[in-house]
Amino acid sequence: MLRWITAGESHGPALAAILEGMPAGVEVTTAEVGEQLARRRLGFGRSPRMGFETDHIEFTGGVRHGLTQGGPVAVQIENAEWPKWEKVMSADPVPAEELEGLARNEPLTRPRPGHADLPGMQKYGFPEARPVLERASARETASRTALGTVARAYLKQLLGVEILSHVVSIGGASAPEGPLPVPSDLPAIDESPVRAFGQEGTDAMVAEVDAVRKAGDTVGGVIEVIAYGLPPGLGSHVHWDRRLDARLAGALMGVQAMKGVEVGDGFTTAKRWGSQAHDEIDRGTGPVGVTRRSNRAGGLEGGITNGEPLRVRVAMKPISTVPKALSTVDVTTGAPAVAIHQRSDVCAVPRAGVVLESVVALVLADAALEKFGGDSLAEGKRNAEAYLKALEERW
Ligand SMILES: Cc1cc2nc3c(=O)[nH]c(=O)nc-3n(C[C@H](O)[C@H](O)[C@H](O)COP(=O)(O)O)c2cc1C
Ligand SMILES: C=C(O[C@@H]1CC(C(=O)O)=C[C@@H](OP(=O)(O)O)[C@H]1O)C(=O)O
Repeated sequence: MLRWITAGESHGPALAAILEGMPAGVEVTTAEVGEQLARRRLGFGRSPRMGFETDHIEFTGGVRHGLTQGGPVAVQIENAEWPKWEKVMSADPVPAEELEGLARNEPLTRPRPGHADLPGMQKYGFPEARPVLERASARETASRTALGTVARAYLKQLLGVEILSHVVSIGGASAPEGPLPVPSDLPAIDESPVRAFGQEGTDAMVAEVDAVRKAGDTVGGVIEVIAYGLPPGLGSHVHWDRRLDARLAGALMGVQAMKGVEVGDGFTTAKRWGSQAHDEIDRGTGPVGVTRRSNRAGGLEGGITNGEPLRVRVAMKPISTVPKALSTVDVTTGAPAVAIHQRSDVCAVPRAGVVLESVVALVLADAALEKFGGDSLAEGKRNAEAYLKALEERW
């Protein structure tokens, strides 16, 4: 079983993360983690913070000489701004002139509709939102992205799996229809905001983000994550919590601001008649000697991978720190007020794709480990090869 856990505040000294259960012998470097973290910082509409965070990472356990050791993999990611935030985060009031343009040092008593501020204050008994937003913040997703890089490396080395994502829509603007992107279609990491969406033909979406920014507003969208190279047989139909679709949906909904998950054609399938909804099977050259005429199911039937590419779509809501401030109530006075506004993303959809890929990698790595086991990657590979050979012989 693979378990992952994260800790740390958005403006604290560092984030920490642990991945428990990873077999020994998986090759992974801090440079690979750094590449994924760099992708997560890109994207049109990102917050100013993404321009200067360096996401300096260190493996503090579980990896030696570029190989996992079988013990928990521990990662630490520094926050570049900690020396400045130390004052804001301290218990003692700090004179405003010492805050160097950071968040005001006054209590955050005007909760933002849509963020965790108000329910978090109510639940934990805090008089202001600082302790809530520090942990609710999607800064935490840097940790899951780091752990997801280890999971990706394992899946790639065990089975040759590749995971990517693309933006389907932002607000009312959609990407042009086209064939599913494959890994070789994706551009190298660069600073171009359009290319950071990971696909061509994104002008309408860029224009939407521009218009939203000019209007002092924020916007969400839909992202699709695709995993290539999965064998049939990950997950199980036998119990609700072993179904891979359920496990993916739970983990994806566990990412900040994600409000819907669709497996394959999901909601569109619900409108189709059965003859147009399923993926007919032919004898052929695909995995284990069969092919599908379509992949509407998104590679999952009965909560089990069926050998087709896995496809999941995720709906992200608009950022709740809206510059054109929303109405709220000041919890100290009860008087009407406008919600707190600090620097923030206008649209985090493109960079959220990297987080969602990482979460999918973690869930798939867990399912692969469950199926093929092994204390070392080599042992898992032997098991996977024997399973695939047996499937081929039978089919
Ligand atoms: C990559 C990413 C970046 C985000 N950036 C911001 C941001 O800059 N400002 C903000 O208010 N919310 C941002 N969010 C969303 C909030 O973290 C989220 O809405 C909040 O924690 C409340 O959780 P909920 O939306 O799931 O209810 C971001 C989410 C993701 C995935
Ligand atoms: C820091 C990250 O995203 C942050 C997510 C976030 C939120 O409220 O979720 C608010 C912003 O943080 P800050 O107020 O410090 O600028 C984003 O920048 C990150 O993704 O690394």
